[in-house]
Amino acid sequence: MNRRHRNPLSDPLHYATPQLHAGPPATYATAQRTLRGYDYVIVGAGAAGCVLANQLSEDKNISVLLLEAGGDHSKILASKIPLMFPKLFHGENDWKYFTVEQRALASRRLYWPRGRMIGGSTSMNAMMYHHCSKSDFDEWASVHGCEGWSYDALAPYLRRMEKFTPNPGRPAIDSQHRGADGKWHTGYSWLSEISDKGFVAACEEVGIPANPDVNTTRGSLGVTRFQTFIDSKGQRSSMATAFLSPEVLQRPNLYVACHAQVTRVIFDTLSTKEPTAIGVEFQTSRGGPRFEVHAKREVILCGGSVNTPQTLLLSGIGPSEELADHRIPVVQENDAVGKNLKDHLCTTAMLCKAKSGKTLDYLSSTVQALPALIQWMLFGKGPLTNNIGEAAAFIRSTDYRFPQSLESPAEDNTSGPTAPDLEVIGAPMAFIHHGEEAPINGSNVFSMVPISLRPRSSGTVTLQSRDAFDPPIIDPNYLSDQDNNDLKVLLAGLRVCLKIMRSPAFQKFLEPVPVDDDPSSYWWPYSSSDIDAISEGDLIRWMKEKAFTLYHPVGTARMGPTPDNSVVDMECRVHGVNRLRVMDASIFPEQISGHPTAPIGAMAFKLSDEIRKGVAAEVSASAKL
Ligand SMILES: Cc1cc2nc3c(=O)[nH]c(=O)nc-3n(C[C@H](O)[C@H](O)[C@H](O)COP(=O)(O)OP(=O)(O)OC[C@H]3O[C@@H](n4cnc5c(N)ncnc54)[C@H](O)[C@@H]3O)c2cc1C
Repeated sequence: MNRRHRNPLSDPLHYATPQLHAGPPATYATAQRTLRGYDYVIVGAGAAGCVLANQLSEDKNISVLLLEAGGDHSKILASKIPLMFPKLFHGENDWKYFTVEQRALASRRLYWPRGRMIGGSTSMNAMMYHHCSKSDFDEWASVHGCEGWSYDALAPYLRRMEKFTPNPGRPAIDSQHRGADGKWHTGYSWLSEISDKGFVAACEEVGIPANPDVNTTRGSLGVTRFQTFIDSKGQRSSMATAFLSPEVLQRPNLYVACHAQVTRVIFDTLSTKEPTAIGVEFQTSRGGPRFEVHAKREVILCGGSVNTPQTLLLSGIGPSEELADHRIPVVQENDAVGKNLKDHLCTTAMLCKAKSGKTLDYLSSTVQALPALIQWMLFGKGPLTNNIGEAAAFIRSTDYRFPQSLESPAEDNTSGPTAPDLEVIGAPMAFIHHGEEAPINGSNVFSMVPISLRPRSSGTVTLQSRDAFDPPIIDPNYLSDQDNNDLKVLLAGLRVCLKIMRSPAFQKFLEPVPVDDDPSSYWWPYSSSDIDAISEGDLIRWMKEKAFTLYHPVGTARMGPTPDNSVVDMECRVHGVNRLRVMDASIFPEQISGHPTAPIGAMAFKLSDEIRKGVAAEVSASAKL
């Protein structure tokens, strides 16, 4: 398969086979004879898919087809300019998911953006670079039986992926933990003074120690100026820009196709005892013609925590009752598909009124943003290189006791003593409704957002219908754990924010607002007459009315040793099925205490190494025969 082609491809006739009226082939041999074939067919060009496609196609003898439901990312300005990522929300490059009504959140349906373009969610995310806590991954190995996925196993891949650019103004980075020669650019981007000298200093004033680098084995605890995946030209360094660069896209053995939405995996259930994945079926639009491709070696699902379980279910892998409800023939029963969904929930932003000119809210006006845009276009510098989530404190809720709390304190649900269960992000602008709502009366706003990092509540992704173009039913089941631990953690987060808000370092950047004790007013709780007197009930009601996702769903095809409660084994192979793997956030056995892009990339890198070693061993064995 060495024909010349130009990636990304858009016409399926150039790389796939139209489906016959008779439907997909039933055996491997027929698929091999009748369909266009590739060694590996990867479904989804997101964080994991881009890395796998790059690494597997490094071997010229291996052909790889990467199928992406969305479009080409490379011309999308809002994806390139770091500060503009919220402009991608609700647009054509977003899956625009909504959860079902959340009982604990005033029966609201929560908006879940997910990237639908090459690069997946890494082409629209907030670019916060984070290894998370060592014990998060050690727990995968020791508690969840996922041997081979501890932090020490992943760390070499974190380093191999990364090209870290040090900043002379921030020297406290230990280079032994960081990569210098990888493809993925990380470093420091534009930091606002209110975060640096206000928020970060205030956190230290209230006893949260400074942590100059949250990406070491010491873990995340402390307050940090976030490192980002933004390159030296001030542009987003996504998994697509890093791993599917123009040079990589020229490889003759790599095929990258856009607007190809995989509708199911095709199996051979006749030739072997266990079903064998032999290819995939896809469409370019709802109701459009169907196409097929053959996977000579494997299909690898990388569609993310919402779409991967949907694809598995549509392919007949999942709970038999659910499959029967949708008249989908069972290929392999597995009750864990679509279960164990865990997400990071935020209380919503606590808004503080900042002094004029101290925040980036002015950039929401096109006229006022023009000089910044020119600066970015000419020099790749300036406030547009800000990633919004520019600073954060990682803390343990169990370290705090608040006399105002009626609830008993939260129990420790962290992965270890050096791991957090709470994050407070500091952002130099009003982050309301995912950045959609402009600040009131042109105000300057600093947002503090507490996030529960280690939820006990878990939910599901289930099918709405057997049409792949119908979104699945997403029910994260927020704040549903029996002992209300998740709620208690978030309440502690809010009380910590109230302390930070009062700290002298931060106050220097803020200005007062008229006193208002009505929790439904714009500036509450910043506007309250007595912060210590704010009741638990008011905080809970306020949070339930406004809480939103921090966009980190995981676990819906989780990894584990047995099919009783997991979907894939330690080599990411779907239990009970041949030649089918999953690699994306859905395989996390448990939620990690931070931002997941770097871990997902490292996991995909590790898997690609293992696959390539397997291929090399096969080749040398057959050469000896
Ligand atoms: C708004 C936002 C902000 C975030 N901020 C951060 C951050 O600052 N730092 C951080 O570390 N993480 C952040 N994240 C999370 C991070 O981006 C995701 O966890 C990560 O990208 C998930 O990787 P993935 O490979 O599982 O899926 P994705 O990256 O979402 O990729 C899945 C890909 O598969 C494609 N696909 C799905 N179904 C099909 C199908 N049937 N056929 C073909 N293609 C398909 C999708 O279109 C997509 O391109 C953020 C996420 C969002 C949405």
